Amino acid sequence: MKAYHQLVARVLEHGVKKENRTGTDAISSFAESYRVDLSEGFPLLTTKKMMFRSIILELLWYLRGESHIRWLRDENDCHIWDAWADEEGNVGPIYPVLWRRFPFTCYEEVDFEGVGGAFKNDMPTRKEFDQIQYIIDQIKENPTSRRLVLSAWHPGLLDQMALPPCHIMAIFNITDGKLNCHLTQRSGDIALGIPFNLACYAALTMIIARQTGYEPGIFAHTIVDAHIYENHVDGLKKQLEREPFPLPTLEIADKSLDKLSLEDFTLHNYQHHEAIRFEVAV
Ligand SMILES: Nc1nc(=O)c2c([nH]1)NC[C@@H]1CN(c3ccc(C(=O)N[C@@H](CCC(=O)O)C(=O)O)cc3)CN21
Ligand SMILES: O=c1ccn([C@H]2C[C@H](O)[C@@H](COP(=O)(O)O)O2)c(=O)[nH]1
Repeated sequence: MKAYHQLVARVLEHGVKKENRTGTDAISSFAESYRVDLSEGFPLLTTKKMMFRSIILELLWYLRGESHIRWLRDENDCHIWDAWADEEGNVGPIYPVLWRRFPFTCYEEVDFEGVGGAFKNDMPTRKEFDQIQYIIDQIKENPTSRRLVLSAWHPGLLDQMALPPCHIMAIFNITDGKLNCHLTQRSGDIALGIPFNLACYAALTMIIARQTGYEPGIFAHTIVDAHIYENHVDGLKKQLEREPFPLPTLEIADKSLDKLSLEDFTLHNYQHHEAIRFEVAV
């Protein structure tokens, strides 16, 4: 995929070395962006073998709304989130909770009666907001909406999170009969995280397009701190020398959102170079 190779080349060329909390320094470039057209194929990197299974499992886990990784880790043997979870698998209110059960408080008028007389007062009620369902419903009812926002940033809950979300705001948009998605990411690990995030949101866009009757359009990605960890540089340089294969295609079964499982995602014609091992900075 040209867009990804150009991104890697730009960060290697213009990035500056920065320290960060992981202890492994990284080369960072500010506000990088790229776009891919989803009608040209499913954007899974071909210049290294990608773990398609892990990508889809991570997306299905996001859609489950849980504050733990037990389904991912124990039932599906997928370990990409293990390093951030405690022994019981808890990760706190990160993507799954924020996507499907974003907590908020609303105030409802309650009648109080007592010996001193009756009165009304506003009482706080804790509620949860399903942002994915909202986006699907809004696209059906109001396809010209410019408010199709999926937000994963909740400042009040940061101290309960295993890792503050990195992909923090996706905006969906219908233009010319196609469903587009723009993702803003505050921090992006170019070698490991970005290829996962790109494929994950491409698949999410395809799911939402299917649910609402539109064709998938553009996926556009802005990465505010786009970085390459120093121990990833050699692997990425090797990857840049490889000739990309044509993109695979992804077929998704026509099922309602919450009925989708791994078997409903079929990847066709995935030709790829061999895997490159990158160590994850925790
Ligand atoms: N430093 C860092 N980079 C990330 O990309 C990242 C984090 N931290 N923390 C939270 C999540 C976890 N993510 C991860 C974690 C591990 C892999 C990883 O090891 N990928 C392997 C395949 C592993 C597998 O599927 O079993 C790869 O080669 O892509 C990918 C994304 C993305 N995120
Ligand atoms: O989906 C994800 C999740 C995480 N990352 C990367 C980006 C950074 O390298 C680390 C997070 O560290 P912070 O210090 O919190 O920025 O994880 C990613 O690329 N994609």
